Amino acid sequence: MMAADRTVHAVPPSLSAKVVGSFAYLTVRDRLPTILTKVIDTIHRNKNKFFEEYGEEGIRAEKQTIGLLSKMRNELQTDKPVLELADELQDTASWNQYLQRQQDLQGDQDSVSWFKSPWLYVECYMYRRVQEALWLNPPISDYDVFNEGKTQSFFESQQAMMTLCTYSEGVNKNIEELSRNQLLEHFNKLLQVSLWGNKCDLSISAGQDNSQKTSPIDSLNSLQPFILVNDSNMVWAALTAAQRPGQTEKTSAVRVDIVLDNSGFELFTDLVLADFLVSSRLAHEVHFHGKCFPWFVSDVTANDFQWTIRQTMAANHKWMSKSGVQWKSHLKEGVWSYHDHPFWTQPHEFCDMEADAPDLYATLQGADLVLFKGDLNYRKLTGDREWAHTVGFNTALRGFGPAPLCSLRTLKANVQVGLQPGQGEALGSQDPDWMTSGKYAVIQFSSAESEQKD
Ligand SMILES: O=P(O)(O)OC[C@@]1(O)O[C@H](CO)[C@@H](O)[C@@H]1O
Ligand SMILES: [Mn+2]
Repeated sequence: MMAADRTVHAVPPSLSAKVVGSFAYLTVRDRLPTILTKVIDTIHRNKNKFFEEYGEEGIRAEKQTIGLLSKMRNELQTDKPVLELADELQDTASWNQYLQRQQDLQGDQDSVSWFKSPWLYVECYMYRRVQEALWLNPPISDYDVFNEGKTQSFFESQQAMMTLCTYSEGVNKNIEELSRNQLLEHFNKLLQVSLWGNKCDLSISAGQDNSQKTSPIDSLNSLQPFILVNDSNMVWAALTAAQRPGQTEKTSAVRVDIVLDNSGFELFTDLVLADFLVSSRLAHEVHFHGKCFPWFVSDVTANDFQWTIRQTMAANHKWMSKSGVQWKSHLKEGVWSYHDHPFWTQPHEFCDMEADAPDLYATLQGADLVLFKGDLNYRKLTGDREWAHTVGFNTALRGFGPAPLCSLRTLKANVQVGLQPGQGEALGSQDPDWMTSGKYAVIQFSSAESEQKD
């Protein structure tokens, strides 16, 4: 057992575009305007569709929405103050309170603005302002500006999906006879397939296609060296510990929550993993957590979740359509359930959840294991701050721990903790953009018991 780290870690500053040349700076200066321009183009390209569907009202809405988004793009590019939201959505007050919180933190000498304030805040704010522009312009308020990219990612990953479903069929066929070790082997493979599914995210690529073209199973061995932290054994231990009745006062129903990230191929890998957890009886319930409006270009909404299952059921591939039917049945039986709390589309660091969304925190406390997918969730778990790489994951979580949790993340932002001494430096010397290329990944676990391990 490592000696407990009793160092008191000062909380470092938030990553911010105020650091010229930093990844946050390049994202706010280049990538966010590119994403906004693509959103404007998408809305403009659908002008005729809006006219057919809504007549002149649709044309007016298209024009007004583009006007609001162009105004925001100008505010962003000229570092104007961040503005209060003017819509009447359920989370508007919470967003405007958060703006005030940022202003209080920053002091009055500077307004909260795109290049001066925390990157996590302004990037989340941008996606919420897109929602405001649409909400202010019915009848296109519920138009998903990212839908084309998400569906394209699904259609362009068909081969990989068929491979996965064929693998699943092979596992499920004799799952009753599988030994513990065989179950563990399949668990590790599907956990890593879900991990690498996170490479397929349209925000980092600013919408450029990055669907899964190679076999997700065959490539696992060659990807092993790129997993910088691999706590799979602790994840397995948390899952199997929850199996043994009598160990805790809980009933024997094991529940795994998956905080989803991207739609398309990544969501598909999460559904395959969740199906295995249930068919192997490692879990009896899986709760999925998605976004309540279109977010970070490719994140999963309820429409994406249902659409993906429908598409899989309709696939012209025996094992793929069989998987889709099975998944539909899990939802119907309540073995799987889908949730979309507003907190997931707010800018908060997760250490704020217990105070700012106590209902969600309490929900997660009912899980035996919570899997957090992707980079943005990792940034929120660690507060998107300038931690030293050797600071422990539990330290960076700053008390966030509703249940045993694991981040499955490919690195796409320059925050990474829990590394060995010298590991970050070595990576930096061989691969200058190791933290943002999506080439490297972590399977990083934390539970209350591992508090002393930092
Ligand atoms: O959460 P995901 O989908 O894995 O990645 C989100 C992301 O693409 O968006 C930001 C860059 O714009 C970064 O946090 C990260 O690169
Ligand atoms: Mn995402």
